[in-house]
Amino acid sequence: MENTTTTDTASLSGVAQVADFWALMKPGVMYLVVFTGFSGLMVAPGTIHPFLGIIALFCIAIASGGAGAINMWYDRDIDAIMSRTKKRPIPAGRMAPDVALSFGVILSLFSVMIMGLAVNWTAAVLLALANGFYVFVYTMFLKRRTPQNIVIGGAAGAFPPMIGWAAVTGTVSIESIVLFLVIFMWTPPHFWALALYKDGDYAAAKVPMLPVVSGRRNTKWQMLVYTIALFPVVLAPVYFNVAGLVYGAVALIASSYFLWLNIKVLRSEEDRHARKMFFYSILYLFVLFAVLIIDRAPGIMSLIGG
Ligand code: HEM
Ligand SMILES: CC(C)=CCC/C(C)=C/CC/C(C)=C/COP(=O)(O)OP(=O)(O)O
Repeated sequence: MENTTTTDTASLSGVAQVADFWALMKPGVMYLVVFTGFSGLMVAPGTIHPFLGIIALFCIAIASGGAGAINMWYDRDIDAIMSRTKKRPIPAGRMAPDVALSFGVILSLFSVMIMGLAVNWTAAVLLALANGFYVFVYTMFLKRRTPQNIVIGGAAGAFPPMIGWAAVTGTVSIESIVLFLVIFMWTPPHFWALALYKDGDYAAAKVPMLPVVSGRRNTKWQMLVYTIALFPVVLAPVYFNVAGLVYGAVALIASSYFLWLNIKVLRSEEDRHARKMFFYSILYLFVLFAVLIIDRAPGIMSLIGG
């Protein structure tokens, strides 16, 4: 698809500040990406030197930020159209596109290399896959082609717990795949809740998001399918002994509330319900992975205590 922009070096209205480079990294998303990675690292069997653990999390942050910067470079044309994104550094004219691209590529390569050299190559390959999936599969291939873009592309954001796990164990196992699946199944209701109240933006930018292509009602029903399917998936860590009953209880209650919000979205045309579901989706994922860590805390304490 043609990707053009009016923002070249000659039309820049100002010099990019450090804050603009930070914004390119999509920090809001990055915090949760790093946190889920941290969770994978904490619940994995075995130990990692705390310094290497911090390096691994740093690499996840940098790879995620690098992918975000490349995404903003590629999407600069549609970002300039959508009210939610038009103040970003490139469409606002504060940064030249090629600067953003170079920044993103350097961060991406650097993070994968450091992960491989300092931690292990399994974690590095998974990190490269996450980054590449977001950049090439989601951003460049799926986003402008199909309303199922985020169902498949959502895999990118589901990698971090697997990466954290691999940083400790050097392997991919069924337990870490279960953690991957939690985020994978969570992504469609997370994103479509937002797409419901930003559908005007997506329609204007001609991005085929589900509410634009299939209608709001259909989107709400598809969200419900994932919200219901989340129950067995979020409870699977208990079955696979990655988490205990405290996690199980919290996951059940938190998922029931997520389902309740989805039902409210289904029954009402008011945007405030979709907005509430979107913000709750973020809290929900944070709580799930936080409790996963807390539930493992006694084991972790005994490890520290020898
Ligand atoms: C393909 C998958 C995903 C899509 C399409 C998506 C889409 C979005 C969008 C459009 C926003 C709004 C940002 C804004 O208001 O400018 C957002 C916010 C957010 N997303 Fe997602 N997301 C995805 C996956 C994830 C993942 C995997 C995580 C973390 C594990 C995540 C965490 C967040 C957080 C914390 C926010 C709020 C912070 C912010 O607004 O900057 N998202 N997401
Ligand atoms: C560990 C690692 C390398 C992870 C990278 C994966 C990652 C950051 C996934 C999150 C996906 C995301 C923020 C999508 C936003 O959609 P969009 O780009 O369509 O949103 P926008 O309209 O706000 O630009």
